[in-house]
Amino acid sequence: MFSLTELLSASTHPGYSRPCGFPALLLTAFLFCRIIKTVVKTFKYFFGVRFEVKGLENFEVEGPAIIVSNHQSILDMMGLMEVLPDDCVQVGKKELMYAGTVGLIIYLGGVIFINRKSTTSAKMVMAEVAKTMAADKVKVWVYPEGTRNCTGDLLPFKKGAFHLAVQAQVPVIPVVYSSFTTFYNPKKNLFTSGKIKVEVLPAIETKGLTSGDVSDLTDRCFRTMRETLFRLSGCPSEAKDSS
Ligand SMILES: CCCCCCCCCCCCCCCCC(=O)SCCNC(=O)CCNC(=O)[C@H](O)C(C)(C)COP(=O)(O)OP(=O)(O)OC[C@H]1O[C@@H](n2cnc3c(N)ncnc32)[C@H](O)[C@@H]1OP(=O)(O)O
Ligand SMILES: CCCCCCCC/C=C\CCCCCCCC(=O)OC[C@@H](O)COP(=O)(O)O
Repeated sequence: MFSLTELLSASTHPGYSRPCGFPALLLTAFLFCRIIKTVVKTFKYFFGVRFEVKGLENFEVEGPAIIVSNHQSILDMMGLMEVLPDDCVQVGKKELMYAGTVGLIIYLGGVIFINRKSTTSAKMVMAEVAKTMAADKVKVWVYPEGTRNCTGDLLPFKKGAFHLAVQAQVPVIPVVYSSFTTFYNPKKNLFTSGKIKVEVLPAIETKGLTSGDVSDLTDRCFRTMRETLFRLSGCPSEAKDSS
């Protein structure tokens, strides 16, 4: 069994896409994350974005957890840093690793890279994480939509995060960011100042659940997060389509 530290360092795991021989220990990752967090948290002042955060106490579960959140755009990286717990790593697409300096920074920041084009490989990486996250006491942040989506609604959720939670028998903590559509739309070259509401929702327990319960768990999280998204965005029943 691999420890997460090994996964984050020089993994030889066939499903793991971290380049061999490049050490990045978990503690280094957490330290790096703190530095990234401090730097990125200053960006909001330049971009005129304000954050209103509620429910941070819901992160205070005992032990590890899977955090799932909606993913609208690169602006999410600012929102991520507003609430990111210190003992948390993110799951990201492996292409980000090759994004020059940013790739190197997020690699050192402990991002677990998955190959979205290969379900088998992504599942293997996540299965290893499931086995080790309890021992390493880390939280893992996953964007269950699997891609950016700035329509004001949620895309159907992929199931990886929920399999991971059930395999590791750890709670799922949903985090919802209000829609950016009123002040940010790259297609329309719209980017003005604005407020983003963030809500950390109560943890959903997975103790005793099996792989047969993953679909229900996914649906339950999806429905809760969608309702919260509409409430935070001020459109209680229907999403606005910004396209
Ligand atoms: C100045 C400084 C500047 C620098 C600053 C830097 C700051 C930033 C630092 C932080 C960086 C953060 C990086 C964030 C990156 C964000 C992203 O990259 S998002 C994109 C990547 N993430 C994801 O894709 C995660 C979500 N996706 C999934 O979970 C998917 O399920 C999948 C694991 C990738 C598999 O994809 P796919 O095959 O398309 O998925 P499904 O349809 O869900 O599943 C098919 C099938 O397989 C079953 N299954 C899925 N996962 C598992 C599993 N782990 N174990 C067992 N089975 C699994 C699933 O149930 C389906 O089967 P079914 O029979 O249909 O149910
Ligand atoms: C014009 C607005 C610019 C705002 C800048 C905000 C602050 C940015 C902070 C750090 C910059 C580096 C971040 C690198 C991480 C990028 C994560 C990301 O958003 O990846 C996309 C990926 O998940 C899904 O990819 P696709 O949508 O499938 O392709």
